[in-house]
Amino acid sequence: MGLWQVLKSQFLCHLIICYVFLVSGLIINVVQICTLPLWLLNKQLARRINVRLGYCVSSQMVAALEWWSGTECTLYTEPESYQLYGKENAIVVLNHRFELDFLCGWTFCERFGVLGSSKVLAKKELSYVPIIGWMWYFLEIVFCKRKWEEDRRTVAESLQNLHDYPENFWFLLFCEGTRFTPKKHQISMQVAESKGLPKLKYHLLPRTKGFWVTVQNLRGTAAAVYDSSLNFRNNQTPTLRDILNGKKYHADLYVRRIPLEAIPEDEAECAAWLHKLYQEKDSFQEHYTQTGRFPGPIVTPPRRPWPLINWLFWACLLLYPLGLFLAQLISSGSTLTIVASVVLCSAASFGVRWMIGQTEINRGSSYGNKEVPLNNN
Ligand SMILES: CC/C=C\C/C=C\C/C=C\C/C=C\C/C=C\C/C=C\CCC(=O)SCCNC(=O)CCNC(=O)[C@H](O)C(C)(C)COP(=O)(O)OP(=O)(O)OC[C@H]1O[C@@H](n2cnc3c(N)ncnc32)[C@H](O)[C@@H]1OP(=O)(O)O
Ligand SMILES: CCCCCCCCCCCCCCCC(=O)OC[C@@H](O)COP(=O)(O)O
Repeated sequence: MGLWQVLKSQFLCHLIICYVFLVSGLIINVVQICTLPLWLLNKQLARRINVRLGYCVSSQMVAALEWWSGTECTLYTEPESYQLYGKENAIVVLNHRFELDFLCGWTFCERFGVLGSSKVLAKKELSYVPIIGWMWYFLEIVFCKRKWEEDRRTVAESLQNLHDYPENFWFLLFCEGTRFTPKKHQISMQVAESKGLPKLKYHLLPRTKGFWVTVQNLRGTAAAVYDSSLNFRNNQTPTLRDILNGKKYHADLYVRRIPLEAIPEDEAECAAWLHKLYQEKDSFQEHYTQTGRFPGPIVTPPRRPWPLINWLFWACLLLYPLGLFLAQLISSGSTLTIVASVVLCSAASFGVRWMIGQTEINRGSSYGNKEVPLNNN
């Protein structure tokens, strides 16, 4: 292990990265609150400002992946589709198997210039996560409770609001609704069997209602569905902690562009279309397992310097006052101030650990974990 690699695994480095993320994120949350009056005066300007503020936060995590861990991301797609990425609104359908799938998604958003404006159908619980969840309110992220009776109206309304969004965006849908675990897979395959659908080896059975409501409400706004399949080389399953430790991985993403007009409008037909798509996605994963690559040509966009520049900017801005504060703290010798600072740091460290925990599959929700009474209709 080289010196640089040893340095990357040091707790002090993680402390600095997390401190910069935490403090800059909270500053950005406050600035976002300050944009509230602007929403009434000039909504489009407020949206554009929030896109840039959001970029300052999410690109720090992209910088950790691309520049700190040095993880490489390869894109398999047709060159004629590639030309359109970042230049149109799109619905992205991505497999939900890895703790870092959202971060790899963000990396591609960054490279195609849509990171600040990227959207997702996210579970409501994520809206309470400090910094990221709070930031998402201002980015018009669509939240769902994963209870269709409640979601059908709120999700449709939130999607309708995106009709006049002033910047190109990608709307991410994890149709499986939760991350893959062997137990969730076994239960969802029982559901598949009861519905007379073929079994999937690498995916949970997709939930079709969110996809249908998204496609219907974004017709005329989004041009296409980007069917995306992610995998990591050598069967690796990286975690956010691995990325903080500077471990390098190699992600492969296969993207097919499907024009929105190709997707049926009728709910039942749309559901059948999505099930067929997931059967195809399963075959792409099988191909990857057999050959170590996805089908199609490789056209990888290079990483850009902006996430690193953004991180360096915040680091310079925030590390200097921290240094001054620590020097004063030590020279003051006040036990009370020192104890208060240690308590504050411990609370911050606990907070970051809890946030990282949100990405961990073994701390995931029980959604899709319960046996459902099956009636074969
Ligand atoms: C060029 C580069 C291209 C791409 C780059 C890639 C990506 C970049 C793009 C953007 C990035 C943007 C942001 C990323 C950042 C962060 C994101 C992080 C995470 C957020 C993700 C989440 O939170 S995922 C969880 C929330 N989302 C979802 O759940 C979406 C999917 N769910 C649905 O659509 C649901 O239908 C619903 C939520 C709308 C409603 O759920 P509910 O459970 O109430 O109802 P359902 O109707 O779905 O359930 C009943 C039906 O399901 C059947 N059933 C029952 N049990 C199961 C089971 N175990 N498995 C499957 N199906 C089951 C049941 O029989 C019912 O069937 P029906 O026939 O009656 O429908
Ligand atoms: C610069 C790095 C500093 C590190 C600070 C930590 C930041 C933590 C950011 C938390 C972002 C949370 C995104 C989690 C995305 C996710 O993967 O959610 C899971 C859901 O889809 C499904 O949940 P489940 O049903 O539980 O599988």
